[in-house]
Parts: sequence; C-alpha cells; structure tokens
Amino acid sequence: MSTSLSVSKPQAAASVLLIGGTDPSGAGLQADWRVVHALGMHAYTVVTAVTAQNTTSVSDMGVLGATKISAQFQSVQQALLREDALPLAAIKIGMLGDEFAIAAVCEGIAALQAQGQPPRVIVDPLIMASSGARLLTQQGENMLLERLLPLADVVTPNLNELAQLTGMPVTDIEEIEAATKQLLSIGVRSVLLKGGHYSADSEESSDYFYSQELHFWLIGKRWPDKANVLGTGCLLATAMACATAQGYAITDAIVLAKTLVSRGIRNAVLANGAYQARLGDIDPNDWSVDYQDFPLMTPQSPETPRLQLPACDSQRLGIYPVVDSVEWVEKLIHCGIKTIQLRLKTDVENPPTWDELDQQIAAAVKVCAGRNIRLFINDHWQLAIKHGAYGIHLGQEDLYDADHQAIAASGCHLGVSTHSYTEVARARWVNPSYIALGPIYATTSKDMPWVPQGPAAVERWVKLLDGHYPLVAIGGIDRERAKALKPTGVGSVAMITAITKAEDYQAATLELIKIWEE
Ligand SMILES: Cc1ncc(COP(=O)(O)OP(=O)(O)O)c(N)n1
Ligand SMILES: Cc1ncsc1CCOP(=O)(O)O
Repeated sequence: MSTSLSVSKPQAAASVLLIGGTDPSGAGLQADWRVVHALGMHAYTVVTAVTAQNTTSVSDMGVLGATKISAQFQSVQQALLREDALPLAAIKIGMLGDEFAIAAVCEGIAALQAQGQPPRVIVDPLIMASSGARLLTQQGENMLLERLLPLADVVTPNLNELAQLTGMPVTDIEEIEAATKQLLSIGVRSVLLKGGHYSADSEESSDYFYSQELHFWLIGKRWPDKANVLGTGCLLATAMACATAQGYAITDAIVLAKTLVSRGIRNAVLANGAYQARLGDIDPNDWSVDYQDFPLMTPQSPETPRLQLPACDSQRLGIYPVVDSVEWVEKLIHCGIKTIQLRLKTDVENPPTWDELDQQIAAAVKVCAGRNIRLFINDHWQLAIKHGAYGIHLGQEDLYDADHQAIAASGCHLGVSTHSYTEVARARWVNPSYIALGPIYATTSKDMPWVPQGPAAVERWVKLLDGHYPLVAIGGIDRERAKALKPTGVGSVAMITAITKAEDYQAATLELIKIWEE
C-alpha cells in the first residue's frame, strides 16, 4: 500500500449540496439530510426525482425535467453569491433517474465549480432499489459512466452496482479488486466499494477503496441483529461529503463515514417493518467516534489473520525520550527514565554501515539489560529482533515494508506512529503495543506535512483509544506542554529537544519525570 496519504486540514464552516431523490420511507435525500443535520452543518438540496416506495417495492417514480433541476441549481448558485453564504465544499449525488437529469446535474456542477473553490464530489451511483426496481434508465446508466463518474472524487457503488457498471463478476476478493480497478480505466478517480466482503456468517463488514495511489480494505464490525438497515449507503456517501467539507482528506473522510454508519446501524430501531439508522447526538468536533465503531484498515485481504503483538506491561509509558546514541540511552536511564527510544537516523552524506548499526543497537540493549527499561529501536526492526530489544518503533511507511510475522514471532513490542484517523485505522490492523500520536505541537526536529493537533486532539484520542492501547503524545513537548497534556489522561509524552537540547539535561529530565508522576 502506498503511504502517500493526503493530509487533513480542518477548515471553517462550509456547506454541502445534496443532489438526489426523495424516499418517503426515509432513505434518499431524507437520510442525507439527517446526516448533515446531525453534524451541525448546512445543506443545499437539488431534488432530481420523487419516488413512492417502501421497503418492498417502488410504486411510483417521477424524474424532474432538466429545466426544474437547472432552476434549483441556479437558486443554489445565487445563494452562494451572498456575502454571508457558507462556501460550498462538497457535493453528494444520489438518485438521478434518467439521462436528462444527469445532463442537467453535470451542467449545474460545472457552473458551481466555475463559481468558486471547486467542491469535492462524491457519487453514490444508484441504479436499482433493493426491491429490484430500476432507479436509473439504461440511457442514464451510459451517461453516468461517460459524463458523471469522471467528475467524481469518489464513487461509492455496492457490489451489484459495481457488477452492473463494469459488466464483470464480483463473487470473490480477486474479482472485486479487478472490477474496482476497471472503474478507474473509464476515468473514475477513486472507488469505495461498500460491503465488498460480506457474508451472513461474517462478523465483519468490509469496504474496499481503490485509487491510482492507494488501495485498502476497511474492516468494520457487523451488527447481525440489525439486518438491512435503510439508507446506509446514502448515510456513508453523505458523511464522506460532510467530512471532506470540514477539511478532512478523502481517506480520513472515509474512516469517519464508516464509523458513523456503524453507529447508525448499531443504534438502528425497527419502524414500519424496517430498521432505520439512528445517529443520536453527535459532537461535530470529534463525530462522537466510539471505539466499537472504529474500523481497521489494511492493504491485505480482509481474510488475512491479524497479528498478536505483546502488550506493554503498563498502559502509562511515562516520560519517553527519543535519542540518537547509546551514550544518551545510558545517561538518561541513570536519571530514572523507564521508556526510551534509540532513533539512529541515517545521515545521507555519511550513512552508517550495517555493522555500525548492529554494534550500536547491541550496545544499547546491553546497557538496558536487567534494568527493567523499555528500550524501543526506531526503524531497524531486524537488528532489534536480533539483539532482543524490548521493542521496535515504526512509522507508517516502515510499518508496511516490515515483516509483521517476523516481528510478532520475535516477541518484541511494537509502537506505531500515527497522525490521523486513517493512520490510527492502519495501526489498529497490526494491533500494536502502543500508538504514538503526533505532532501535537510544532516540532523543529523533523519536517512534517501534518498540522499540529493540539491538546484538544490528545483528549479526543484518549477518549477513543484509552484502555485499548497505551498512548504516546509526541511533537514539540516541553515542560510546560507536558503539564498541559497531563490532564488529557495520555499515559506518555515523548520528546527530543526538551531533553537532548536542554542546558542541563539531568535537571530537565528529572523535572519532566516529577511533573508526570506528581
Ligand atoms: C514515540 C514516537 N512517536 C513517533 C515517532 C516518529 O516515528 P516515525 O514516524 O517513524 O518517524 P521517524 O522517527 O522515523 O522520523 C517516534 N520516532 N517515536
Ligand atoms: C520524530 C517525531 N515524530 C513526530 S514529532 C517528532 C519529533 C519530536 O521531537 P521534538 O520533541 O524535538 O519536537
């Protein structure tokens, strides 16, 4: 899996545009609207079709003419010209009905794109209702492929729609992956296949994402007592649109949306013969993400068994210096440090030989031996295993190049860096011994594309992950910031500068330990 993930940049309030058909039983635009409302956002709507349906049949359906659809787009355009308008940051497209509606929608989108910052476009390509009735004409299907899908940032078919759009079989994982790739060949930028790996006896519901740069499976818990919940496809695509409108990168938007769908299904209630998703109260700042709804992400088949890495002896790893020599390891354990990382970064001009790395790692392990020190080795997992270090710390890129089976078999602990919802979902797949969260504050020790997350984010991560993994906050942490982070409940703070560049490293270390243990 490529690691070139885009970076989320939270942005000021923005609006979304919902385009689709109405459904009196609660899916369609009505479901879309509930998501936007639950997230405290503003939605414009363009109605393309009015349906009369319930859970068993579609009894009537009328697609609006192109003039009526265009007139609605013009109203939205005018509203967006107002000075107090919330900028349009995302468009979600659901039911379209026929080729004339699609043509009107394509023109409307082009006009909106020309008017301001182009919004992200998420298309849920509805072709059939679950009752089997067509929601899009055959001509419309051709136009969807030719004109609309190439405008989308993400297309979210279900299995039937993927088969219908590609004409390919989708009965197993290989076929699913091949059909998803095929959609890209007609100009689609990325595909999120909903429920791509699903069987009645599976405990999981897995979606598959594919783009030029990245592919992954997203594995969520299934709620078997809540079967066929209405409108979950609408919910997923709309939640993705809302998240991108809030500044989340596409992959973070997908993780958040999957979480919201799981929450909706878990809390679904039976009404008029069908389960209706219930979102309940949601805090738009953290989407009220609950651990039981949070998915795992992996480039491997969802059938691959998950690793079991050893748990750390404590959920609270304390003050955690990250240092670049054996000498530093020795000096700091004499100050009372119990968790430490040897981070031997390769100097491009003068790279150390394998033997030099081997000697330093062997020496660091020896210094810590018999002292109850958690010594993590950054990056060089083979040497950490060879010398029996307590643990290995890997970033996301190194994580996917490393031999997970070998690490798990070695008994070494594993810490993993994360910077976003996506990376936490990826880290969860390998079941690490701890999760590092960064950068919390701006750092001068490393160039990073990520926006510093701040202490409020640490609080959110603790709320989500505490008790499941020990957590380590890193990035720009000094004495005052350690004090500020303590009330978040995070069990550990890691730092380079505050210790290794301190005028008096011993005083600085003792002070940090005191603050943390007080
Ligand atoms: C405790 C801890 N957290 C994060 C990092 C960063 O690791 P990584 O993403 O691998 O980046 P580099 O350290 O390799 O630059 C860390 N080292 N320790
Ligand atoms: C390696 C790393 N990963 C995230 S922030 C960081 C650097 C932390 O260094 P400092 O404590 O000097 O900001």
